[in-house]
Amino acid sequence: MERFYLITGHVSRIELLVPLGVKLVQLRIKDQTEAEVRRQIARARDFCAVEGAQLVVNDYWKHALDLNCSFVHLGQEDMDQADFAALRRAGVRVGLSTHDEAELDRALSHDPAYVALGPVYPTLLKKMKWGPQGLDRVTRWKNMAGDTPLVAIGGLTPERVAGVFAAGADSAAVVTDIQQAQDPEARTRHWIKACA
Ligand SMILES: Cc1ncc(COP(=O)(O)OP(=O)(O)O)c(N)n1
Ligand SMILES: Cc1ncsc1CCOP(=O)(O)O
Ligand SMILES: [Mg+2]
Repeated sequence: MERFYLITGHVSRIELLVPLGVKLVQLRIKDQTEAEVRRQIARARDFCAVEGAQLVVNDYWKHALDLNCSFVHLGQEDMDQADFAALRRAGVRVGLSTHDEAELDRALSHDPAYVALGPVYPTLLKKMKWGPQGLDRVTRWKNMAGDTPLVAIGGLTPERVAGVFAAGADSAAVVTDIQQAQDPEARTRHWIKACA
């Protein structure tokens, strides 16, 4: 699995940052109309295909199916509504969020492309009911997930990625550190080097 996993809130960010060498990118759109969501997913799909990057569509699994996307990310609440059989029939890979052991068991029962654990460190992105999980928990998750790749997420920075990889994560995902960087392109290059 790719070690650097970029998560962005708008397709324009994908167009800016993927050409720097990002190979795995999630489009995580919140609070937009359905029409705007579809427009961005289609644009991101076409752009990533040309760039040779893997697009992951967050939340909108129905649009991903309609628009022939190949990878979605779902949280635990998203999973309640999702048609896993339809996704499997269409060959769409699925990454799943987990925060505790019951959620990990549930996620693994769907044979996901990866499981994500977070927040590993405190995150500014959104209010979550889960506190920071810490690096020991990353190691524990890796042991329980077996062959399923593990994505670490939450409060990550280039300075912290060596620690999460050493603890057992296969991939490090980031939103805020790049979204809020003064120079997102320079920060993305920094991340790519740190994850190499
Ligand atoms: C790689 C990755 N891990 C976790 C999440 C969070 O998904 P979810 O819990 O559904 O929360 P939202 O991102 O939808 O707010 C993710 N998107 N990607
Ligand atoms: C959506 C989400 N799920 C677990 S942590 C998190 C926040 C994203 O991380 P960051 O702290 O990089 O914004
Ligand atoms: Mg979600």
